[in-house]
Amino acid sequence: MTDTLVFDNTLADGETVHEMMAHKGGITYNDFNILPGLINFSVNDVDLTTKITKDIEIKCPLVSSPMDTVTESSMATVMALFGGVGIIHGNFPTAELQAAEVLKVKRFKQGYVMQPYCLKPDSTVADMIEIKKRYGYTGAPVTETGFVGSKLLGMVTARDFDFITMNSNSTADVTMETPIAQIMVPVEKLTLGNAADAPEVSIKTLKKCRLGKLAIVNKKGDLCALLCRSDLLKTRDYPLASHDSKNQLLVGAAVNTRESSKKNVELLVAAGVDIIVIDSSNGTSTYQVEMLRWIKATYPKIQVIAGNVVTRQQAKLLIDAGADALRVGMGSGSICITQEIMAVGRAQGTAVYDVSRYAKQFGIPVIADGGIRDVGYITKAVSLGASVAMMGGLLAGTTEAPGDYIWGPNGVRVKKYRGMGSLDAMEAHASSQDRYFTADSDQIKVAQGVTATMKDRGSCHKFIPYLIRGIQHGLQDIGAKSIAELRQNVDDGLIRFERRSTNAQLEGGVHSLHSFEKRLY
Ligand SMILES: NC(=O)C1=CN([C@@H]2O[C@H](COP(=O)(O)OP(=O)(O)OC[C@H]3O[C@@H](n4cnc5c(N)ncnc54)[C@H](O)[C@@H]3O)[C@@H](O)[C@H]2O)C=CC1
Ligand SMILES: O=c1[nH]c(=O)c2[nH+]cn([C@@H]3O[C@H](COP(=O)(O)O)[C@@H](O)[C@H]3O)c2[nH]1
Ligand SMILES: [K+]
Repeated sequence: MTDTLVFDNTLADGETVHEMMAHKGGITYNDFNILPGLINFSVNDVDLTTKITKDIEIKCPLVSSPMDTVTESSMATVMALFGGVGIIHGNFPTAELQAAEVLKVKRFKQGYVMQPYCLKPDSTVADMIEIKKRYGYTGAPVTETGFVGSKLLGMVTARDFDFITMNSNSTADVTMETPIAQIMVPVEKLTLGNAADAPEVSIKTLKKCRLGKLAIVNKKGDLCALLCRSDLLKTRDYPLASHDSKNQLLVGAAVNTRESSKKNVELLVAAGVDIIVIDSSNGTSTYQVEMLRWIKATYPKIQVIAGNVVTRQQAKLLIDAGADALRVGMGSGSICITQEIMAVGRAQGTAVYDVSRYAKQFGIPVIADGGIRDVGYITKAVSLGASVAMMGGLLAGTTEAPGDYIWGPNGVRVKKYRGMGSLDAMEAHASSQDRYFTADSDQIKVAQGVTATMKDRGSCHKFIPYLIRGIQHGLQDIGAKSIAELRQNVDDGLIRFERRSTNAQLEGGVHSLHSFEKRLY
């Protein structure tokens, strides 16, 4: 491509971001367009490296929200594999369970299943068939308790039961009711992997012995993990993956501002968490500032994202108190009713712009949280100064989001998605109730979110690469080769913006069609 082409800047249409934001009244992502730039590089060359906190750089500007229908270990793992970060939610029955999710991400090794579905000796063939039907696994380890972490007794694989018909009147020796203990291959006859060995050693054993699955046990004979041939065959490289200094995946977790959260922080740090998010709709409270100062004083190496904030005054308070990043957004989320119920909040475009501009002077990155409806919204958030975008709803219908799919109306497969301030989420666990219904509160609940469903979006293994590619195309259209360049040129007024009227918004969407299908990736 020729790089001698240049734009004549005396003809620049639209306005600078600063001019656009100087108009009175808050603006949202939907209120503006970015004007096209000059394409003189390939989409492959667009570099999305950015910062999520002061000290942590990642390769793509994507973060999953700490919500109990969005981020547990599966989501956090896939986010990190593709160069983003997942923030494990804080709505678990106990602090130990939250820390266990962090540990699963930290222990992730390609091909290894750290939490395999297990059976007990008295589970039946029908139970195994159910696992196969539900999750597609053709075999399972048998342990004393039926969970990983207890003594391995054997393995059952499809070969042990595949001749059984679904008819329990079968005259065969083995029926649906036969206990697994009778048909499993007992542990004495199994080739096992050793938990103390490096992954390469176990992979070699699996290949050499031509096994479908290799159970990994510790010195005591307890099951620690399962190495699966099919996963290894699928193994691909993740060149953008977010890693810590020990080459483990990066992961974050959220805590609230109650005294009891200090125990969560302690356990999360012990599990290896890299980032703590202090989760609140209004981050400027004495509770948050105290929590922030305590975490930074007790664990200086842990990066803390404080928030949420939407104004510069709020930003200053938390930056002064030691925040390593700010989470921006109040009421902009898809499930949020904060602006309606509390009458408080701010249009997200303006909030991101104002806070980012202020925080930039101190090298503090901004996480644009809420209202990311599609990939273009991520590009807009970053153009307004955010370093990364945090998504709840956009990721909620994916395979990696917690919860099972259900069939919604009209035969559409959906997953539940709910606000963390919804009654549903508040009532989920004693720990979350403690947040709302303490002795000093009046026991009257005021929900700030709704419960919803999200359409099946398939696996993040397909969806995240689509988002990354979409952002790269966006930056290419804007004429910026990297996020760094985008932000510099926006700041310098070289990248131009234009507000759009309600009619322009309609024109910019799909219109005038009899019907249409929206297939995106
Ligand atoms: N970003 C957004 O627009 C919004 C997000 N949310 C989400 O919903 C969830 C709940 O948010 P919030 O209601 O803001 O939670 P919160 O935990 O900050 O506040 C809940 C209530 O507890 C009080 N509180 C907090 N710490 C306390 C302490 N140490 N001692 C005494 N009282 C204390 C607060 O003042 C408030 O009345 C979070 O996950 C949040 O991210 C909720 C609303 C809006
Ligand atoms: O007003 C609210 N009530 C709630 O119950 C609630 N739960 C989550 N959040 C916030 O919404 C963000 C996710 O928004 P999206 O679905 O638009 O990505 C999240 O990242 C949160 O900031 C809430 N806001
Ligand atoms: K909203």
